[in-house]
Amino acid sequence: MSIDAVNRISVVGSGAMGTQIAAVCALAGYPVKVQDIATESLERARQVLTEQLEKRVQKGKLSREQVDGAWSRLSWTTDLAEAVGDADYVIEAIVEKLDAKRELFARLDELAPAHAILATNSSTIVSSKIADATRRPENVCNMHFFNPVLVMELVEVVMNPQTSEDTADTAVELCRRIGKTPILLKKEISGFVANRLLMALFKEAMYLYEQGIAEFKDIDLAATKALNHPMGPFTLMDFTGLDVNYHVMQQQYAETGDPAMKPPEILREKFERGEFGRKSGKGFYTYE
Ligand SMILES: NC(=O)c1ccc[n+]([C@@H]2O[C@H](COP(=O)([O-])OP(=O)(O)OC[C@H]3O[C@@H](n4cnc5c(N)ncnc54)[C@H](O)[C@@H]3O)[C@@H](O)[C@H]2O)c1
Repeated sequence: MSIDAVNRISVVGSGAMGTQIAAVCALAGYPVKVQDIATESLERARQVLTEQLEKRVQKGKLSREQVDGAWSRLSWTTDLAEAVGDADYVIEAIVEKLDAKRELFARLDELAPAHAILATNSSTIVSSKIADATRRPENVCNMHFFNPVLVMELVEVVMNPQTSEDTADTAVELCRRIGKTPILLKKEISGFVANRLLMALFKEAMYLYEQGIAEFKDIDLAATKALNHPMGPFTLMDFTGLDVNYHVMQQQYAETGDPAMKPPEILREKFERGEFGRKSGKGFYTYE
């Protein structure tokens, strides 16, 4: 299916990601139906999105007309058949659980038109683990947005071995039409590209620190003052949560069995001591 045949988009899951994915699609002019199993989640999504879009109007990043237009194109429901029955493109952003996603994709396959592309926003589950729950694996791919979607420009489109060129082209083109910058991964790999680069930086930073080569604050300075990164790796790990980073590395290690992917000792110790970074008051740095 070509991008010009994409007229209606559905987003399944109205959490942090789904809500903003729906918003960027609606802001770009697409009618978007948002579905969630929980009414409370849909209510909260509308409330949070109202605040987020208002802030962007106040900052001058969006005009009142753009925001009003987006709201007029957004609709919300708990009924999956109603949400995807006439969709050309479905983006799934539900809980990060393989079983739940497989079950959902089997239902999407029954309910959505045969030509519809079914994309998953999963950050860790590659679409080949889900595509075989449908009878259209060639129409299935990953479409990995970054949080917060209204702000972050990159989207990773990842092909599974059965994804058709057509599907990949349309997914990439859709990213452009909604104002994002796509990159195409022609093969699946755990962590995709951006998070693998980040994890490699984190691991090297922790290696240098563990070896006693330099203090962590100085390693942060190397990243900010020589590489022009907005934040050093230790500051960023504290910010995103050492527990989150530990789990990501553990999962990549479990998935690949590659010893190079094993979480560094210093990270394991901090995780076990409950030093999760900014949110717990202490990580590599100490917070008031
Ligand atoms: N949060 C992030 O930073 C981030 C970044 C990139 C990708 N992702 C991925 O996006 C997806 C969603 O993450 P999130 O942070 O928005 O989660 P979230 O917990 O904020 O929202 C998940 C929503 O899915 C709903 N849901 C659960 N099962 C459902 C089902 N069967 N049908 C319909 N709705 C269902 C829940 O009610 C909830 O509203 C995950 O796959 C995650 O890996 C998250």
